[in-house]
Amino acid sequence: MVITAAIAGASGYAGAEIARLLLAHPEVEIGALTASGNAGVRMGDLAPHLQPLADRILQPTDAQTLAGHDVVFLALPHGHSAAIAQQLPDDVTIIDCGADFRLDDEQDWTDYYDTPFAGTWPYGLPELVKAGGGKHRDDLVGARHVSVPGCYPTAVSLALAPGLAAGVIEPQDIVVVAASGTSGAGRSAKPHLIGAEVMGAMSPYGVGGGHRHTPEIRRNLSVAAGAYASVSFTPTLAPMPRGILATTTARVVPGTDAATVRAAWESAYADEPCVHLLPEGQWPHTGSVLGSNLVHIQVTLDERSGRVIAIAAEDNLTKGTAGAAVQSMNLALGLPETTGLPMTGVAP
Ligand SMILES: NC(=O)C1=CN([C@@H]2O[C@H](COP(=O)(O)OP(=O)(O)OC[C@H]3O[C@@H](n4cnc5c(N)ncnc54)[C@H](OP(=O)(O)O)[C@@H]3O)[C@@H](O)[C@H]2O)C=CC1
Ligand SMILES: CC(=O)N[C@@H](CCC(=O)OP(=O)(O)O)C(=O)O
Repeated sequence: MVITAAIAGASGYAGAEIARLLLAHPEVEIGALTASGNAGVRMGDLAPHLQPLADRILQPTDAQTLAGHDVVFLALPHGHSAAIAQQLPDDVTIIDCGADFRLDDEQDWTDYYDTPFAGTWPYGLPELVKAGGGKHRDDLVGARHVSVPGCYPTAVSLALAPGLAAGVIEPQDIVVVAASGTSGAGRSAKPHLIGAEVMGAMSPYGVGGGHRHTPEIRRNLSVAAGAYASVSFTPTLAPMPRGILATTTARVVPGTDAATVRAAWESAYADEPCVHLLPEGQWPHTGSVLGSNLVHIQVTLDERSGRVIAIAAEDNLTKGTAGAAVQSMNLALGLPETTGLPMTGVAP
């Protein structure tokens, strides 16, 4: 059976990355590719690396163009997904890369976003553990609608959740500093992303709890801990096109030794094809996961400070967005989870 998939926002970074992955997917045929201001433009003029799609013309983003496909990927700016989703037929599988359906607490949504709260869809991070057993994968099998995580929450949540679920780290006083490549901000030019401002320099932003991924991270870690998790999150911008390196630290539960800490992460990820706990002593590196649907993680106990340090690396456009979207589609449709996904990186 051939699955037809449309991509709304195919002119953007996330949409084009979904197209790259679907070109290698053995069960999917790419249907409509849509844009906003770029409607009418040749795909090849915007994404020359996607040669098989070069002569496709981007169509307007409306329900009429998107209907008639088995799957619709939405890679639109925040706040635009709900209006489109409610116009699509009930039997269409919708995978939303925006934030619109990620949060379940309406107050969190209104504190960080300026559009009305639209609701909550199953969260497209299959490997994320929950307190008391189970993973988010359980909610994705057969789902009609999926909400793909933000790129930082993927790395941060996967780095910390095993220790919270196993009760080896405290849910209070978690500190996260993460660096992202500039593609995380999307394709449209932004003053802080102009070449001369970003080349050869790093800078923090959204400092002081203001970044909109803070409530998403806090929710994920609270679900893993089974208790309210308090998180200080500071994102930074790094002079590279792709990649996230998230450095997270949390207080170790008194009396827990290094072997017990490591065992928590080993048991959470032993059978996960897309999350690799690296051998002891080896640290994650964004270069090793570029273009892949992998997250590399390492964890250690700093006995002098009484803190566990867990570090994760991912490609923000692949496992951080488009790869998670395709992985979620596979689960939703009952396909093997990693079908069509790149499981090796591009290095150096
Ligand atoms: N970049 C990343 O690492 C990640 C992105 N995401 C999410 O994916 C979504 C897309 O992000 P990204 O690709 O980076 O952003 P881009 O800015 O690169 O692309 C945005 C896309 O949305 C289209 N668009 C813009 N305005 C409208 C509108 N008013 N109505 C309909 N379509 C519109 C654009 O079309 P046109 O080109 O014609 O303007 C383009 O196709 C966002 O919700 C983002 O948060 C999620 C995780 C990570
Ligand atoms: C470098 C950079 O600017 N990154 C983006 C995050 C991109 C992403 O994953 O987030 P959403 O899907 O929630 O937009 C930012 O900090 O806003």
